[in-house]
Amino acid sequence: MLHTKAPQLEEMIGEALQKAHHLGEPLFISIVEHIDDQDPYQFFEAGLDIDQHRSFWQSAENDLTMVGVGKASQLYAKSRQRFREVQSLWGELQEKAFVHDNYNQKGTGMVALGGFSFDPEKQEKTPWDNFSDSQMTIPAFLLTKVDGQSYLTINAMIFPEDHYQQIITQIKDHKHRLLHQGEWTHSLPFIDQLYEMVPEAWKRSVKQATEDIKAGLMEKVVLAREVRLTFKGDAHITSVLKALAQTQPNSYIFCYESEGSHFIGATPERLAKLDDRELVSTCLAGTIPRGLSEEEDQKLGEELLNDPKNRQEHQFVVEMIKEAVEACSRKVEVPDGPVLYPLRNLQHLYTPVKAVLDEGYTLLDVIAKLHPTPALGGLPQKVAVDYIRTHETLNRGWYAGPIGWFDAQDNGEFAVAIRSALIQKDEASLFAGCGVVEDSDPEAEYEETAVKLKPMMSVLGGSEWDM
Ligand SMILES: C=C(O[C@@H]1C=C(C(=O)O)C=C[C@H]1O)C(=O)O
Ligand SMILES: [Mg+2]
Repeated sequence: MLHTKAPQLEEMIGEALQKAHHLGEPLFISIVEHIDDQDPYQFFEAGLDIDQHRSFWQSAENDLTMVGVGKASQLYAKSRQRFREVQSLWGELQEKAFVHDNYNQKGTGMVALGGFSFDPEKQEKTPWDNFSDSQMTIPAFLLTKVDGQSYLTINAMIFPEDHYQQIITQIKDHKHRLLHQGEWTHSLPFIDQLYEMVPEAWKRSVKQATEDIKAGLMEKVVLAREVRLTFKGDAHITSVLKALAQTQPNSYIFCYESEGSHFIGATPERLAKLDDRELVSTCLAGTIPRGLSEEEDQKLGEELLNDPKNRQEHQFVVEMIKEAVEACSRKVEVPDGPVLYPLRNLQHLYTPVKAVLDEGYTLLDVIAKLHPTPALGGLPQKVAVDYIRTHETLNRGWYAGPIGWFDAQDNGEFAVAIRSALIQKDEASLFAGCGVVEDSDPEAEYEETAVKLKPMMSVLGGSEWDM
């Protein structure tokens, strides 16, 4: 990768075109600009006119928001080694990249946003046909809000046969529209029909899993269920996204659009974050609702902290993540016991795992080691994932898979895509799962998943639906 000093868009494209001609192959350019404060939702909305391929990411700490529009390049991988394959494609792309960046802010420049399916071995694709098993996009336009400042990155693949004036005109036109258009009227969808997918059969499958656990097949398995909605008219994604961000603090807000399908959610669960070689992963498992009064809330929190079934669910996750992180890092710190992680509708048991990643490992190496943790798969990992593949009737697709971003300095973050929905025009599928252990009670697990569906339900017009 070559870093250049302060050229204009025209100069950079001119130079890249010349080089591309000379080499007879395409070159990638990335230009970062500091811009006036920009509203991320307006940018997202304006992007709709330019390409039906947008992405949105906001960190749970709310210190980084990124909105991507279009695709300058994409990284796809299908093999069993999909994380490694994506990493090597990323390396290849960087080799042909010219970057102009005077700011060096995180989440700017060459950044890839996207995700991975839960289980690439699952044969069925519907309703996830527009989402491949590994799909990271380097947006053509990327708005980054970090430390109270806004940056715009323009990325483009320049081909030898490209026409200089045409590229410049198009980039300038898109940039202008992205920064100056995008007004919209806030409106959340109205539900027409709600179908809870086979709730009684799902409860029986939880019961069966507890029996299989008692028989020694495995120690924990996470089983998910689905709720389908139809709306009166197409859902307005920008409104849904904004409402999620406003109602779900302490959560990552994400949306990944592919060919007009949207995978959207507000997840509290970090899988791994890498910042200057400092690695943080999170164990999040064990659940109880929030109380209506402060007193009830504290009481429920105490109950969760002291409940053996929930502690066991949690402990499996801690042990697995600790082991996986220890295999590639040093200075691993894991607190002795969990604390509470409060969300709007429920509270979880939470244990952070901190470490310094050893040289030679990348963020994607860590993701490959962790995914799926026993918070989403189970224990032992392979047995649980096979069990899910054969017993779950829904198709998880990207639900419960890693979703996030990385940059050219190997900083980045992935969350686990739960509390999420796949929205296609006037239809949506919502997903929620729960950790089944020996002592799980099907009815209680059903209730737990109902609370986990609430964050998405409430922004999809379903706040009055009591499930
Ligand atoms: C699987 C989900 O959540 C996971 C299961 C939890 C549990 O069973 O206690 C808690 C947090 C998540 O790790 C989901 O929300 O769909
Ligand atoms: Mg649970």
